[in-house]
This record gives sequence, C-alpha cells and structure tokens, in this order.
Amino acid sequence: MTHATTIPHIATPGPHPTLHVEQLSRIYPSGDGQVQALAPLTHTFPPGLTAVVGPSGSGKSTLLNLLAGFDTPTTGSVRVGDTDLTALTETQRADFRLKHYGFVFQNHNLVSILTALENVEFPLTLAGVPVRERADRARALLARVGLEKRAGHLPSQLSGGEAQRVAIARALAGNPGLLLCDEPTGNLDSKTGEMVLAELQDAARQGRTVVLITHDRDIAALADHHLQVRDGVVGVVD
Ligand SMILES: Nc1ncnc2c1ncn2[C@@H]1O[C@H](COP(=O)(O)OP(=O)(O)OP(=O)(O)O)[C@@H](O)[C@H]1O
Repeated sequence: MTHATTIPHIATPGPHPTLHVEQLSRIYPSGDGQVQALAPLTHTFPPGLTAVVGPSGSGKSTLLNLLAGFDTPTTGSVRVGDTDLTALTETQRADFRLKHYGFVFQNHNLVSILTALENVEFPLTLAGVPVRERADRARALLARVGLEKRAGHLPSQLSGGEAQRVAIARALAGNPGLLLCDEPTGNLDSKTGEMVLAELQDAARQGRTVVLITHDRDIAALADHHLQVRDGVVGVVD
C-alpha cells in the first residue's frame, strides 16, 4: 500500500534530524542485585527502517523506551539532531516528542470514543494546529493509508489492521522524523501485518528513521537495517 503522490496539507518531509546514541546503557535494580538491561551502546540510526530483533527479555523495549526519552539512561545520551534528549526537562521532552516522534504500539491505543479522523487529529490538537488545517491533514493522512472511507468510524468498528493503519496515520500527523514501533504487527495475521509494514516502509522512504521491534522474522527481513539484541548487548547485523 504505497502512495507515491504528494499529500496535500502535509509538509513535505525535509531532512529529518539524525538519531544518535552515545554510550547509552540502562541498569535496573533487581532484588538484591542489578540487571544490565542495555549494555553501553553507541550507534547512529540511519534513515530508513531498522528492525530490532532478539529474544524475550533481551532489552528491546528498554532500548526503545530510552530512545523515546520515556526512561532515563544509567549512562550515555540520546541525541536527535543537535538536541540531547537526556538534558531536557520532562516538559521540554514532551514538547520535543510531539514535534519529532511518532509511536506505533502492538495495541493501537486509539481513543475508543473518538472517530478515526478525530484520533488522527488528536496530536495536532495538542500541538495547537488550527481546526481547519488539522482536519485537512488528518483526512489526507487517512487517505494515504487507504482509509478515507472509514474516517467516521470508531475504533471498535475497524478491523485490527485498519485500526493499526489509523494509528500509523496518527503517528505521522505531526510529520515527525522518527517513528518508534513496538511490535505493531504482533496482533495481526501475516497478510495484514505486511500491509501495516508497507505503511512503515513508505514512511521510511520519505527520509524518516523508523525503528521497529519485531519477533516476526519475515517482517524483519523486509527492513533496511537490522539490530540484534542479546542479553542487553546490541549488535549491528548489516
Ligand atoms: N522496570 C524494570 N525494572 C527492573 N527490570 C526491568 C525493568 N524493565 C525491564 N527489566 C528487565 O530488563 C531486561 C530487558 O527487558 P526488556 O523489556 O527490555 O526486554 P524485551 O527484549 O523488550 O522483552 P520482550 O520481547 O519480552 O518484550 C529483562 O531482564 C527485564 O526483566
């Protein structure tokens, strides 16, 4: 499901800021001891789709939470362009996320009482985008993921794959340079999962950095870059 046409009302993605981590690590207290959930990692995430794979408990979500600034690292930093995420206050980080990050999770996390269109508009409302403009942008994004006819549907009236595509449209609403995805195809059958992946690939082709945690080898194989996590140690596969 790729759409090559220019989308009206959506700013053309320019050069997006680079995501770079330097000596990034996380140790959690565990009983009397500690667990090194992430060993020091220095890495620049290239534009395009990076799949993060690894066994359960290996540290994938820890990495994603640190990249998002949801968690505080034990050592190191997360840089988005010239901004050191770890040096920002909580409020500054929230503002920064609104501008630069989109998120897609395993459960679509759509607001159940809002329509598909309203869900996509939501981050734009938070960002203070005027009513008319945000409706136009949200419609264009829904059209882009092939759901213009579902704009008035509530999440409960959408299939799992449709809901996840709405979630991607919502994640892209603010035209972020970074898209962080945690098992977005985990609840979907393989065909629907591939449709969702196609949307993420499309977002990546526009110069975004898309980081995708997945347990699905077939999905991972379609990514541009690959990270393998084992016992908190991240290795670059390609
Ligand atoms: N808040 C926490 N407090 C203590 N230990 C934690 C915490 N969060 C994660 N861990 C531990 O850190 C390690 C990495 O966990 P993480 O959730 O990052 O793994 P994962 O690869 O995402 O696993 P899964 O594929 O099952 O989601 C595990 O040993 C986990 O038990």
